[in-house]
Amino acid sequence: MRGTAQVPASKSESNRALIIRALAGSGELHNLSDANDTQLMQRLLQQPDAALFDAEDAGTVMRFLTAYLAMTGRQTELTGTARMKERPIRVLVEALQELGARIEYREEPGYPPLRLLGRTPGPATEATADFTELTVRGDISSQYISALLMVGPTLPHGLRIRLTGKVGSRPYIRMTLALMQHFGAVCRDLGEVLEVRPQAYEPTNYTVEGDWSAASYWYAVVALAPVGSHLTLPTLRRYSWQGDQAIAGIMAHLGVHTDFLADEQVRLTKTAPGKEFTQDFTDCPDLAQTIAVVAAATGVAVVMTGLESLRIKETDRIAALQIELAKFGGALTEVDDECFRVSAENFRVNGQTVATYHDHRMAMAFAPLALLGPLTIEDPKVVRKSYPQFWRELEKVGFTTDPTPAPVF
Ligand SMILES: O=C(O)C1=C[C@@H](OP(=O)(O)O)[C@@H](O)[C@H](O)C1
Ligand SMILES: C=C(OP(=O)(O)O)C(=O)O
Repeated sequence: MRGTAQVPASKSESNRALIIRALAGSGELHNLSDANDTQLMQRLLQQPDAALFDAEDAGTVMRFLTAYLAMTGRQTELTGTARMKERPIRVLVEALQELGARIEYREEPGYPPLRLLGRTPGPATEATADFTELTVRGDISSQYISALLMVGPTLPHGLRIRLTGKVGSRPYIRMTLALMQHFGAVCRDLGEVLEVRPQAYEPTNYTVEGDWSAASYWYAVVALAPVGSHLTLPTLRRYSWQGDQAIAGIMAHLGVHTDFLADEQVRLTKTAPGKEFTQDFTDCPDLAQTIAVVAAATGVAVVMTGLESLRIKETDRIAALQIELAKFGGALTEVDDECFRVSAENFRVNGQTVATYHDHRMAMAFAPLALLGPLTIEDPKVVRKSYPQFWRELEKVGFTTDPTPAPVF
């Protein structure tokens, strides 16, 4: 295997930059993602007076827009897919209510859809001499915290957030602060306390980096390719704001060496894998599916921790992995509440059909197995959420895809 694969621009960076630019008033954004989550965010921000915002299946759109629309005093409704209506939002709603937003649940308390009824003037919560303070739990989704931080500079006293519980996805919080600072916000990350000064954003330009979560599928491809194989991935930076750059370190255990070349290029080279390792995914939950599949396929015994948030993403990703890995002879076994073990017995790829559960990452995590044998991925269009060109890029490096129903082998 040799070649170059284009990764999309980071949807996490894109969606933050879009919200911050909307608050800043202007600024040029380059290399925005073609992911549906980003295209959707862009469209919705262009219709600020809509009576209904449909965030579809995009967590960042649902959470970031809720904070943005609530704090800019809109009277509107926010909804999403059936799955979005099962993804919790109470922590964010209660924090926004403390800041003076009037928000009601339209169906199930604690879940979308939401009705926004405007905002009482001035925050309802006590402002200290310096900051308006909120205490927010960090163990359900970091997106609530990012959503609150981004509106922080617009509040008369700024915002101080005290985080409680085990904070997951922390690099996404750091990415939010980094982008805010890029747009002139003054913020401090004190670990369990985050502070944002009341100071208007400055219109600024920003070029979005490639998406490291999407890059993980190319790492998987190289991990399953013969020793000596190479792939080059443009638009990825050595000094990234994305926590999923951790894929470079994790994949070293699975036989992929990373070289950071000049001009924002990364070159992946297949080497020999290790035998076993333990990996905590608290900071990088979106990499878990990629690693579970490659570990099972290569027979590397991986112990995975920090998977709590996987149950409330596009699907219950733990259940989905368990069902789909079993079709190949792989297993993801719960050792205890916090710890899962990947194993495999006679792992074989011979024409199985992988269900995708409305989850783009299920499709992309299993697709690289085609290096070991033919397989069918159900509902391939699901990748549009984050990586619409995924199948085309796979074909470019030599995979064959066929949109007809599964042949019998
Ligand atoms: O802020 C973001 O851009 C994201 C944060 C993470 O979610 P959680 O904070 O819910 O873990 C991640 O899984 C998601 O894909 C994108
Ligand atoms: C969890 C994800 O996205 P979101 O929470 O933004 O829907 C993801 O892209 O894997």
